Amino acid sequence: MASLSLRNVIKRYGHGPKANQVIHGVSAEIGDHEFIVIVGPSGCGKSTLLRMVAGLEDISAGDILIGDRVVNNLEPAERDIAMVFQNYALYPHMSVFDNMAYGLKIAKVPSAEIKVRVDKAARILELGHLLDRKPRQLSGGQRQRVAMGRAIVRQPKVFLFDEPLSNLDAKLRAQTRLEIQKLHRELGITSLFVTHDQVEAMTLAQRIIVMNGGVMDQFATPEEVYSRPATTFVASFIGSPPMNLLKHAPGVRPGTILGIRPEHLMLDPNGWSVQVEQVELLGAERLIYGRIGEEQLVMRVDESQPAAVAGDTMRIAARPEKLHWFDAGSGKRMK
Ligand SMILES: Nc1ncnc2c1ncn2[C@@H]1O[C@H](COP(=O)(O)OP(=O)(O)OP(=O)(O)O)[C@@H](O)[C@H]1O
Repeated sequence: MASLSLRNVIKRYGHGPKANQVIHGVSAEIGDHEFIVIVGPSGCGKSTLLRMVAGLEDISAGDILIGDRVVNNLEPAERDIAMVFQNYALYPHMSVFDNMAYGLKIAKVPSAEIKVRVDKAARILELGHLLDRKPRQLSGGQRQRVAMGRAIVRQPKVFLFDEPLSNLDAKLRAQTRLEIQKLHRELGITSLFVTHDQVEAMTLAQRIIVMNGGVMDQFATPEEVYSRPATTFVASFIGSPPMNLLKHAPGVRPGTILGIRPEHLMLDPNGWSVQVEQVELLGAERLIYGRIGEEQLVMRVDESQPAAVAGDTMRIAARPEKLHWFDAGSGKRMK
């Protein structure tokens, strides 16, 4: 196992004046055994970053190290990594056992050793009873476990996951998330996991890298990303519904943005006057959408709060210890 270092990594597609830079100098030190999730919207550069670590894309500038070895110019097969893809990429004509064993056979690992490794992976992933089946005889979740098994048997130093859960339905996604966590607890392999799903990021990661247009906006624990977002982008990307970002509400100085999470607003007779526009019932909670002047905002309340309906006027305030202030020009957190 190993640490993973990204040092001022840059990626450009194309050359000369037409070159398109898509990763703008990303640096991150990832410890041995850590589980890191890279999250961000479509096109922010997540897959490019992962593919550079895997060796499937050249690095335009900067360094990538696995352990203390610079891997910039190493072939994927020389990097001691294993990658799990979104589409599983299993061989349809091979059994589960052979799919898991294939990479080891190619690497000329002795067959007795292959059997030990595949059996161990199958036990961890609860695939033992399925080893003779073909991929078409498996459910989507089982296929994804075979894809993970194939990665495990290689005993890589680093695991790379490229949106591995996005083809699964919601229930299976939640279940597979738990399995990945269990796998990480048992094996402790340094992992880099790409997703556009903030829930996946928050639940799986020990630390999260939030990407925004090829720039790393924040690299921190899920708690910190949520409670101290580094930029307005992070504030609005993580959390559902997203943080309210107010420029024109009373008390907000020009040039600044006030951030308040929906759950940190409460009724207060001395607070802002809000026109209620819509109310959504979510079981135990309600979302109240309203307006202060030109600004839209959303408040999350529980059953203990009085009901509101569209057309009401409410007075609300934010919990003072839960305010976030950002610079309106740069979008960066001020305190
Ligand atoms: N081969 C390529 N040539 C030119 N530009 C590319 C190439 N591959 C990706 N890009 C561009 O690089 C940027 C980052 O793409 P990337 O696939 O890394 O984003 P992503 O965050 O993984 O998005 P998604 O979630 O949609 O997969 C995008 O603007 C994309 O258009």
